[in-house]
Amino acid sequence: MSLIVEATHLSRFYGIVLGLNNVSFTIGTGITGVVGPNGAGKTTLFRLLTGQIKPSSGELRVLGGLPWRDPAVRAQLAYCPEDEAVPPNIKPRDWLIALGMISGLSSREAKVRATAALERVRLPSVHWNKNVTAYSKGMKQRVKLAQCLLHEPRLIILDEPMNGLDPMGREELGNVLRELAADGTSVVISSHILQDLEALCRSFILLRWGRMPSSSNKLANARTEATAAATPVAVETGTDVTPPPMPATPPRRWPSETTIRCDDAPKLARFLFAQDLLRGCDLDDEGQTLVARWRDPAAFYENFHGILLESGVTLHEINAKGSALERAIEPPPLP
Ligand SMILES: Nc1ncnc2c1ncn2[C@@H]1O[C@H](COP(=O)(O)OP(=O)(O)OP(=O)(O)O)[C@@H](O)[C@H]1O
Repeated sequence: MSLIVEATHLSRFYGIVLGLNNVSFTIGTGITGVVGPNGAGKTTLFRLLTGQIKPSSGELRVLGGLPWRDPAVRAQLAYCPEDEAVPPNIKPRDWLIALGMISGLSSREAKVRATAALERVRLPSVHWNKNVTAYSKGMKQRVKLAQCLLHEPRLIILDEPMNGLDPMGREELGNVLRELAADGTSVVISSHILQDLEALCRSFILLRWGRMPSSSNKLANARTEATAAATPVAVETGTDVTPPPMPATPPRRWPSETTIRCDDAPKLARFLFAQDLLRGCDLDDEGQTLVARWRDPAAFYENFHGILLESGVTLHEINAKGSALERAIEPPPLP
């Protein structure tokens, strides 16, 4: 895996305010997630990576150079901010062509690249000549991403691109990012929707209060961690399921989402909805997997054995996705 970013003892202070404090990590090719609560330092990290600000101390190399100093490095980067970046009352293809021409492309080349970028983000061509004012949030996100792709960057940094998208929109955007990564574009993405990142990313940078909370203070390959740690209950076949551990003291924080594989996921979903346990759910096409979003996770986990027996389905596997990441960014308990 070639290294795209290398940071060693990297810090950035705003006067006496801590933005990032002594973090060391590497980012390789593929999709890397940046996870952390508000004020954790995600935007500070992105501003450093894109050369908008300089480190206060430590070392940072992006694509082998110093982004705040080297225009050749910045020319290979793209930054997709959280806020809307496309002005109202404009057609997306016109907007992209204009941006290409402002950047020095010929009109012909700008048209070719605008078309390629819109195709890349899978915005159906029937919409290309419509005004973006009439676009859905998901369509606007795609135009913003297309804007990033115009100059064919090696590294794309996306700040909360899933915000405001429905599950289908998040899945579609995730597929676009997977394709980009498969074609060699490195992607760094932040999101508060931890499950989205778990499904998408191979590696994570976990931030809290400007620091990386993992004790080793290095890039956390949390996918492996998450897969290992996010299975709170035994994997069994049949309905004879080992119950989950009893809540510890202080009361345990149960995962808000659980993936359940069984012989009849629609039947299980109907049962759980009838019990008023579900806030929402997703089903796979084969009717074998249910991703359950709990109204009150404790109500499920504390009577887990009985609920699943009563549902009448044959259980294959249960996996509490996202819980490892949720735990990783959780503040430590008070002394
Ligand atoms: N320009 C600035 N001047 C002073 N303090 C700043 C500045 N930018 C960020 N900070 C502070 O640095 C810390 C990290 O902020 P940052 O915006 O990087 O976090 P974040 O993880 O992106 O948060 P959010 O998810 O809310 O956007 C916060 O304490 C913030 O108040």
